[in-house]
Amino acid sequence: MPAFQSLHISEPMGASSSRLSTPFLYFSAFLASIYTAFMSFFSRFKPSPVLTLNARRLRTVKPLGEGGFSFVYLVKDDAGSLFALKRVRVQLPEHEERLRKEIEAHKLVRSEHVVTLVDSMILKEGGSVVEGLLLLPFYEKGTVQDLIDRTPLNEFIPLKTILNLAVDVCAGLTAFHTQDPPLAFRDLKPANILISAEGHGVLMDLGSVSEARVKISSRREALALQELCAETATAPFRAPELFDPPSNGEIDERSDVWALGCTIYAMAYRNSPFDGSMTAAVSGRLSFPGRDPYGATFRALIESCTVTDWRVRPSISEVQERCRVLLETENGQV
Ligand SMILES: Nc1ncnc2c1ncn2[C@@H]1O[C@H](COP(=O)(O)OP(=O)(O)OP(=O)(O)O)[C@@H](O)[C@H]1O
Repeated sequence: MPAFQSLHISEPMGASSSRLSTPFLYFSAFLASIYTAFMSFFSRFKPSPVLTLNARRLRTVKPLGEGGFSFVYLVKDDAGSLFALKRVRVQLPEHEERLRKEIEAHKLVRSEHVVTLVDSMILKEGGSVVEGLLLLPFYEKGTVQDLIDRTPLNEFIPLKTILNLAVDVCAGLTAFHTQDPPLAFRDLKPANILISAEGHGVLMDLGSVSEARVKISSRREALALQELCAETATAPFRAPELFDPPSNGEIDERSDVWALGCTIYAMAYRNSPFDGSMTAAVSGRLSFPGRDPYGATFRALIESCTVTDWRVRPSISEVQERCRVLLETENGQV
């Protein structure tokens, strides 16, 4: 029986209450209690209107987005400059580790194709970290995922736009891959590429960045890596070696090249070519839509990035070169 029918509504005390208004009063009280519960739950995540980050006073303008680990708000400082403020919730030790890694990665890597960390702060309560605040430049044009979502279903993003963004992403990834020891971005996808006012691609969300070259010498180590990647690398863009790491071998930064191939595919055909299952990634089977304005060389570029054996996958500089050559052909320079 539905809960509503099981409610026995008795006449409230007080002679003045009329029969007609009683159900209405109970219903109002019911709505009010739902509203209170709802508000108290969400107020935990609601930003205070004015927040101080080190020496800056920041006023929240509006929410910008939400990820699995954070809420991002548009904020304004006293001088009227706009920023994106990422508020990272810390509830578990692994959240704190991810937050610290994200801040550390920002400090290590400098590139015009990687978002700059303007400022950061770690908030503690009773000695424990409860939240991280990351202040970032605000990108009004949003992300490549927003660009895909804004493109009407019967239209395609122009090849030049895709290739220019791919060249920028390669430059951003190179900044990680050329660190000593090399770093891997590990969560490349259209939602993690911001678009600058000039239309350039800029990598953001450095929370999954890790040492790229991992030697694995047992099944236990392979499973530990698999588990880590299940939490940090978005499944449809996750390389097969991160889904099913070898029990004896070494993986490297070319897991980002796989994700780049999937990202280029998604810019062209809206979604990753893989559905996020291990079976699909490990098979590496790509299919292209019948209606395809981009041509065979473009499809071959994606195919080269999504070779399942990472040891024969091209490096990021090779992919960047291929994108440049395609772009020159497209611009009629060859
Ligand atoms: N600097 C920025 N300028 C404009 N919008 C931003 C900026 N940074 C983040 N956003 C918006 O906020 C969203 C969430 O940000 P972000 O990906 O960093 O969060 P996350 O919790 O790490 O996400 P995920 O679960 O994908 O790892 C983005 O998809 C984007 O829409």
